[in-house]
Amino acid sequence: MTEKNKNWIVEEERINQIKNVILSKMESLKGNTGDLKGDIIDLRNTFWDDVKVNLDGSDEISETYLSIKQQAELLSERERSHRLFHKQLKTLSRLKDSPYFGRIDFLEEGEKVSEQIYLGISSLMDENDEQFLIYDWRAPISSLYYDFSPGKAHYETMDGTVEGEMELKRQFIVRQGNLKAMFDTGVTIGDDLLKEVLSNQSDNQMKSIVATIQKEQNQIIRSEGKYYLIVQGSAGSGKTSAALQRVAYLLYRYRGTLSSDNIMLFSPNPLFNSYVSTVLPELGEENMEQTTFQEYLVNRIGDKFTVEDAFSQMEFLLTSQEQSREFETRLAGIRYKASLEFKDLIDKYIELLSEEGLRFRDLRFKGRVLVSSVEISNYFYSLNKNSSIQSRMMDVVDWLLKELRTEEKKEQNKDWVIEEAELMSPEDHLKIYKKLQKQTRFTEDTFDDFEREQRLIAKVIVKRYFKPLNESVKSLRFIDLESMYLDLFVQNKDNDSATYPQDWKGICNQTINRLKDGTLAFEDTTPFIYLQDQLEGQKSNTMIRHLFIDEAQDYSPFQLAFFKQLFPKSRMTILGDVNQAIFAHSISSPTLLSTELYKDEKVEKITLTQSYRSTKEIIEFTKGIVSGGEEIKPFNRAGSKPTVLELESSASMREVILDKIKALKDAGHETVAIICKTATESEEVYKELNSEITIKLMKKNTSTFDKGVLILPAYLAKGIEFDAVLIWDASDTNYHKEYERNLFYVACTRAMHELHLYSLGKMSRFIANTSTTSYDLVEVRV
Ligand SMILES: Nc1ncnc2c1ncn2[C@@H]1O[C@H](COP(=O)(O)OP(=O)(O)OP(=O)(O)O)[C@@H](O)[C@H]1O
Repeated sequence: MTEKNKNWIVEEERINQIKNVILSKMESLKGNTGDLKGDIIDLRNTFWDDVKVNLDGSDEISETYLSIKQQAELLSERERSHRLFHKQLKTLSRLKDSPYFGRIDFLEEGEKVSEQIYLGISSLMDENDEQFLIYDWRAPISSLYYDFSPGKAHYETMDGTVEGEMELKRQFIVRQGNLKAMFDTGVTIGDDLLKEVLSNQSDNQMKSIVATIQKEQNQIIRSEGKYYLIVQGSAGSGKTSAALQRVAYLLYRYRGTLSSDNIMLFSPNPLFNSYVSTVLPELGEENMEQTTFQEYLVNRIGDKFTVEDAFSQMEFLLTSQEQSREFETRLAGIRYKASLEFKDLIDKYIELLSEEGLRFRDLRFKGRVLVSSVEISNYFYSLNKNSSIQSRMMDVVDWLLKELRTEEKKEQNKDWVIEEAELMSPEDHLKIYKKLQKQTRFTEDTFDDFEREQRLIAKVIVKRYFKPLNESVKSLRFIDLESMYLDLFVQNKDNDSATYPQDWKGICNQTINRLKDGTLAFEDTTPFIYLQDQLEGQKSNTMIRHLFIDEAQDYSPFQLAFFKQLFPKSRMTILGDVNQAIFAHSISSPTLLSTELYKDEKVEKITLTQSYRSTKEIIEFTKGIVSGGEEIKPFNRAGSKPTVLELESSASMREVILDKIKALKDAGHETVAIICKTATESEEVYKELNSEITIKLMKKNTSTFDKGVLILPAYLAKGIEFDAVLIWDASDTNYHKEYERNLFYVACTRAMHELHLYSLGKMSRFIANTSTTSYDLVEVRV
């Protein structure tokens, strides 16, 4: 028997032993959970039987309270244990299928015998709870596996560095509890294994990379100490994958003090949210809070405006007539409003507002002004000018609530209240009667004074009517933010100081027109909320301790300042790729990835240049599209060269694409995406192809996708990948403006195995720097 076969048998034997340990642990847990469930049901059913309720005197009341509290604590303790057992069962059942993926033999300095360390998604102890049979991949010792090849190695622990010699590094593929493959590895984590993983078909859900995390990705996952971790990584370099592994790592490292509720991820679109949502559960962790920045903005702005989203802004820019005055002004406005100069302008405006110019709304009731905007303004500016706007605003709230109480009293004698009381339903009447009884401690016998009853009813009726008014005061809706944001442009538009951008007046006029129309453009959303927070008091979220921002190249310096203010207690992991900056404000401008924005703060920057998603051929082709692309290193996985087809009519483009889709499906590719430039183009192409094949059109609010043929605009494909990508009309007419270059790059880099570009006429200039040997050019003249 060869050495290889012997090793195989030994490992297979061990897997079987581990499976038996897992099964026996599962059995005993199942018994415990069953007993606990019974206990919980019994406790719930007999909760009140075991509580002694006696409300005769204060001692009896406190005894009753104690008895209820004890009973509730007992129940909640049982429920907690039940949840824990349930979680352990789930983890064990996952381990049963695939107990571990790696093994290292490590001889610690000073020791005589090396330790065999098996790594899995969770740790497992032997039956006596003495020895680790499996180590959690996040344990300190496990980092040896990701950071070193056999030879000298070390890892960090709380007590310092542990040095030693790695004698063996082995990888396993175990499926349904059976050993399928085993590799002893050298320099990197199993090229063979990685190659196998990467050559699989794409999925509509992202997968965990736990078994094949690369050294530089491990650095991202385990980075500690710095407040901001910035990751610049080329397309497909595993930024999102590493970020999700990092969430799981942090939850493990800080278990007990950090939970998934303390972590938040800002992602680029709803589709991406669902795409990545299975990774953490696969690792046995709960998902963190996940949202898009757009969702956050819309929630904050509420019904104050019709809010334009980032994608509509993009669609406007991509479909507008270039060089039109409107276009140029809008573009200049977008860029300026993303900058810290604009934030400074708002800050100066706020200083001014401290002295004069705040705008308020009348407080009205049934069409009558109770407190006018002028009265509110006078009251505000009568307060001590040394107090901040926010604290004076709080005083205004107190004053207004007092005014409302006075008005409320006056209102009780009005005719409408008497009419309302007469129309009151018997149920309502009874409710009020009971409430009054409770409030006044009257008994039925003494409550015989009709007039007093009427007065009390009137009080309740008016109170009900005033409730929304009181609430609107408490939530500061008397501040007229919309007018103040408008004023910012009205007051400054004729100012021609050098600090303003070119065509400032045009920018102001465009903004004023939109605001008067009730629309808030995307570029105005963050500044508007910033202004709101400065005047009303910041709505900071101190719950969030770690914020992840993916596609960080899409966020502006203004937005960074906003995030810092919004999440004051949060560390941030900021991931993106400068070459994928597709929004007008982020192209050739500083973004969240620019370290110079962080000044004296603690920042760590990691750059990833190895790309894993696409075949070597696709990377060789796409790296020529962007500047600095020569730095991008392909992973050594071979495939066919991308093809570039120049066609003469859209009818022939349609025909060749249909043929290609058929060929791709026959070759076993399950997800084929036709990527267009805009949503408008996607819809047109969808109409053309829909009668011929089953195809799904993806829109900005699409939140899931199934395998099959999909059609979507490039900006919605961000962060996602497909087996094969077909670029619809990659012609120079369609893609030639410099700010479309990155969009073109995003579209092409979504392909894992095959990439085909179709162009009506001459191909886009963006492939001019791509080596002509990296693709096959075909001219189709039909
Ligand atoms: N260490 C790894 N092991 C296995 N697969 C990996 C690894 N790193 C990345 N991948 C795979 O490469 C692909 C791209 O990864 P991911 O989406 O995380 O990259 P990204 O840098 O966020 O890409 P983009 O910026 O283009 O959206 C995914 O299929 C991912 O599973």
